[in-house]
Amino acid sequence: MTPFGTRLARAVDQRGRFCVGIDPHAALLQEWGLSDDVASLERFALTVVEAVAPVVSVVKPQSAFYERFGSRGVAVLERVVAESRDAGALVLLDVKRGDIGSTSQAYADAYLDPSSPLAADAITASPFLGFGSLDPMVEACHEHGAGLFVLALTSNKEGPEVQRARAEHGTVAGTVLAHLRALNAGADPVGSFGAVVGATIADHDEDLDINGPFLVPGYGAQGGTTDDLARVFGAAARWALPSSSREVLRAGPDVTALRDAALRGNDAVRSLGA
Ligand SMILES: O=c1ccn([C@@H]2O[C@H](COP(=O)(O)O)[C@@H](O)[C@H]2O)c(=O)[nH]1
Repeated sequence: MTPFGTRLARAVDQRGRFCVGIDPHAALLQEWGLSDDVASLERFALTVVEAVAPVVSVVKPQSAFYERFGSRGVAVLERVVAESRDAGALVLLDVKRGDIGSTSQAYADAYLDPSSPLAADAITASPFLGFGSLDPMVEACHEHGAGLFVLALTSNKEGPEVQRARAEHGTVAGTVLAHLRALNAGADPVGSFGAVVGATIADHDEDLDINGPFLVPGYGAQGGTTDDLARVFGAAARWALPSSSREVLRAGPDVTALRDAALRGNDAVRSLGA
């Protein structure tokens, strides 16, 4: 199986680095003239897939917005994953999972094993039960050519309390980045083990040279700009994937307007780290 990092590098070369979040917020359903029910969830999500999955390299459905409708919402998420992949986009499922190792194995089976109905190309994971608790997910990535994006410096203002706390050898975030660097050592052109680093974070002293990709939320609706991408990532911007949900989704429900918003987003970050 081709490693996720190789597949990502190919997709970014072909389509650009911009990631579109498929987050059916209740407020957005309303803005689109839809009801807050599962039929509207499906209409919203599949309209976004139709508009953006044929043109962007990565889509990022946020699982919570589907889970809130129970099993029927999760069934919509399964279609979002499958139809996005059919349209040529990589699917980074934002589930932020993490637990003791034996339960992490079940998460790996659910999201990273291609035989699962919810299998994605990559998922987000939380390292705060200890990085080693993610080992089953790491193993599944090696086995199935999948990717993992681990929370390091998140875009929300509450993150620094935990992530910038001092650990044995630097900050908590620095420890996460060091684990990712080790996992990606020797990978070419880039490793499959990424970090989540927000566009909105304050200046930092972390070494972002991890030979892996960065999922960069906080770009757009949360206030992150292209200037922030250069400020936060510097030379590491080569593998930064700026991700935007609400700012793009507000262009809907017109499919052409949505696609244009995604293409504009892509153009805005095209030269980053080149
Ligand atoms: O640090 C993080 C990690 C994940 N997210 C997720 O990204 C999107 C952001 O949506 P916008 O509408 O572009 O603000 C959302 O799914 C978050 O759960 C994040 O924002 N920050």
